[in-house]
Amino acid sequence: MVEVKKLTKNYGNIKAVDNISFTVGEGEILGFLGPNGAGKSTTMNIITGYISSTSGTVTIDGKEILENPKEAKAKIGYLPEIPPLYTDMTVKKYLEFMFDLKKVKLPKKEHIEEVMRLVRITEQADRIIKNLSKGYRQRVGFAQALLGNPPVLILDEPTVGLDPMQIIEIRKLIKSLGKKHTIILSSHVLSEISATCDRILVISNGKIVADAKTDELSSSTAGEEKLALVVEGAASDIISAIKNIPAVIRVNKISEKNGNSAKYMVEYEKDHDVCRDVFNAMARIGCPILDMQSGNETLEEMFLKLTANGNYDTVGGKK
Ligand SMILES: Nc1ncnc2c1ncn2[C@@H]1O[C@H](COP(=O)(O)OP(=O)(O)OP(=O)(O)O)[C@@H](O)[C@H]1O
Repeated sequence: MVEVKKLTKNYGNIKAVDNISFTVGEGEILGFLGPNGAGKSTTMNIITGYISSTSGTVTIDGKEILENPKEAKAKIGYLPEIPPLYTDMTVKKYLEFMFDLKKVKLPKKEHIEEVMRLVRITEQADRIIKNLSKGYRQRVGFAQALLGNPPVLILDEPTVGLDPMQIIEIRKLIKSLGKKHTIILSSHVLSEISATCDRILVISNGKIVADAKTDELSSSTAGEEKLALVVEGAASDIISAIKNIPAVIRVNKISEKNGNSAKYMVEYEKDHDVCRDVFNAMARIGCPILDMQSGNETLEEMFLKLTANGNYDTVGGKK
């Protein structure tokens, strides 16, 4: 549904985004995670067509954003970090105004009512936006993003500044929207992403440093152990050799390292010691193991290592 290919954005000497590629499938909720200044907003602004890239392409449902900007943009609903609300308008008037601005071609009254129902603000329809709580204002932001039923939703830090109850409500809303939309959500808060997203893409200094399913990255489930490996060689050979080890349940490549090496996470049945088998398997295919760590790394530990630049704390996010 969304395809980003070799995307780069330079601001003078600063490489805000450095040759990143990824795709997001239909109905997937992708979390874009990274510390302050990592390049999340720049990437999202390019995907939405708000700023142009230095090089690379972004295709939304088959439409390239620079070649077919009108068609591509019509497929995206965007919720910026600070939603562009006209706070002197009532919720309904604002949505009518945005409906016209976006030139949505659906039955106006019915569509606005449907969107308000979806984000649960029907009861606030006639209230002036500036008098609403921050949580409700965020829902109005979601409602404008949903106008026109775009298949893709881009949400920039959607729960920033909300209280814990509002955060839970907005997470529920995102999950429910994920059933019908492809969602890309950015956050600098790890718990935010792991609570709502199917897949996590970690960005640091403009580069993707990890791309994996949330449950593959987080600590192992009961009955399984994990082994983190850095191995040099062709990923397909390494993965198939490890998969052949009887006690191995799953193996995933989780990040690229320098040169021809990569990090793999091997999940295996408890009470088996697969280290020796992995060592032998890698020796057989001539792929040197550069690092091997037994035990379960938490998502936080992994994230800190991936983005190791010291300006992050995993509980609150930015320092
Ligand atoms: N308009 C601009 N001019 C110059 N440099 C910029 C501009 N916008 C962003 N940058 C720089 O590009 C890098 C990436 O910024 P970006 O805002 O994309 O990061 P981010 O991950 O979204 O961070 P945050 O969570 O703080 O918004 C940073 O070094 C930032 O200073």
